[in-house]
Amino acid sequence: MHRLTAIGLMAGTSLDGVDVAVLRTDGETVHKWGPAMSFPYDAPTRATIISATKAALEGREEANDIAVAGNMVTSAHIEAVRNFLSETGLRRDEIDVIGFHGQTILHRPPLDASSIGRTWQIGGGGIIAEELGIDVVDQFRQADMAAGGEGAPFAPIYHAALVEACEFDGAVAVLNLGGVANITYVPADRDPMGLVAFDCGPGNGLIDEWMVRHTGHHMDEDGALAASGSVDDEVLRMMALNPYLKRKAPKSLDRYDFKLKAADHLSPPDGAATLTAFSAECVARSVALLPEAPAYWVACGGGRHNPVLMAELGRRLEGQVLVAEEAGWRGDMIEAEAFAYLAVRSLRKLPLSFPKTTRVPQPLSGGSYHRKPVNL
Ligand SMILES: Nc1ncnc2c1ncn2[C@@H]1O[C@H](COP(=O)(O)OP(=O)(O)OP(=O)(O)O)[C@@H](O)[C@H]1O
Ligand SMILES: CC(=O)N[C@H]1[C@@H]2OC[C@@H](O2)[C@@H](O)[C@@H]1O[C@H](C)C(=O)O
Repeated sequence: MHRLTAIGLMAGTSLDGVDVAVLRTDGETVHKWGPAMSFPYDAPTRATIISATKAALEGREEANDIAVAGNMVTSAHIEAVRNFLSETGLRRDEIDVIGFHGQTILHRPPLDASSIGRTWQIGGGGIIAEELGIDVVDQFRQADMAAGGEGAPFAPIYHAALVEACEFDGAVAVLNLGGVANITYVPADRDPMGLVAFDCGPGNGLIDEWMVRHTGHHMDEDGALAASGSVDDEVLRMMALNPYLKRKAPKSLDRYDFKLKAADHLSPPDGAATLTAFSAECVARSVALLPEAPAYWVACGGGRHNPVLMAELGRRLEGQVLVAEEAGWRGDMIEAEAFAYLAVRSLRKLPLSFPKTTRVPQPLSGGSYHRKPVNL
C-alpha cells in the first residue's frame, strides 16, 4: 500500500500552542515516526482565543474576536510548520499532506439520538495549503457530527495503531490527560469495531482554572500545590454527583462543561488537591462503562507530568498504570501524530470514527481536502 509522509498539527483545549509531528504511514500501519516539536502560542493569540471561546459559548457567533482568533490560529500554524521545516531540515516537497485539527472553540454534542450537535474548530486549512504549498486535510469532526455522532474523540483509531505496534497482552486503555480527559479502550483482540472511547471528565482543565484564579500561574507544575493540600472528601463527593459521569458512552465534553463552584470555598492547596483527585475519580468511574477492566493503562497528555494526579490514578485503577514513554510513545505528541495518521486515512477514505467511539451509525470517513496551488 502507498505510504505517505504526513504532518499532524494539533492545538489542544489547554491553549498552550501548536504541536507538530511527522509520520510515515499508509493510514493503517505506522512505518516511521518522524520528528515532532511544540510551538507555544504567543500571549495575544491565547487571549484572543479565550475571548473567541467566550463569545462562542455565549452564542455571539458574529463576534469580531472569533474572526480575528481564526486568523491568528491560521498564522500560528503556518509559522509553526515553517519553523518546524527549517529546524528539522525537512523540505516542503517531502511532505505529502498536513492533517490540521484547528482550534476548538465550542463543542456541543447532540442532545439525543434525533438531534445533530455542533463542533467548531477555527483556522483555515485552505489558507494553510495555499501559504505552505502542501495539501491539507481539516474539519475531521464534521461528517461524524452530521451523521449523528459526538464528533469526538477522534484519536482512538490512532491509539489502536499504537497499541497494535506494542506487545501488550490483553485489553489496553489509552488515557489522554489534556484539558479534557479521554479514554480509548482497545480490546484484547484489537478489532476496531470493539474500540470504546469517550471523554471521561476534566483532565487538567479545572486544575488549570483553579491555578489561574488563585496563583496567576496557568498550571500546577509537578502537582506542587496539590501536594501541599488535602483532599476534601465532601467536595469530592458532591462533584462526583455530576450526571455526566453516569451517562453511557459514547459521550464527549466541551472544555468548559465542568465547573469549579463546589470547590469555591476551599483554600488554594486543598482546592488543588481536591480537583486533582476529582480528575482521577472521573477516570476511575469510567471503568464501569467499559466492557471489562483494562489490564494496562497508558497515560499520555500533559497530566502525566503531574505526580499527584498519577498517584491518585494509581490508587484508584486496577491493572498496570504506565506513562506513554514506558510504552515507547511520545506522550506529548500523540494527538499531533493522530491527526497526521487521520489525514492519510481521510485521503484513503478509511473510517475515522466508529459506532462505539462517537456513536456514529457505521464506521465513517471524513475530513475536507484542500489542494496546494498548482504552480508552486
Ligand atoms: N509538569 C507538569 N505538571 C503538572 N501539570 C502539567 C505539567 N505539564 C503539563 N501539565 C498539564 O497538562 C496541560 C496540557 O496538557 P495537553 O497539552 O495534553 O493538553 P491539550 O492537548 O491542550 O488538551 P486536550 O487534549 O484536551 O485537547 C497543562 O495545561 C497542565 O495542566
Ligand atoms: C472537540 C475537541 O476538540 N475535543 C478534544 C478535547 O481534548 C481531549 C478531548 O476533548 C477529545 O474529545 C478531543 O481531542 C482529541 C484529540 C480527540 O479527538 O481524540
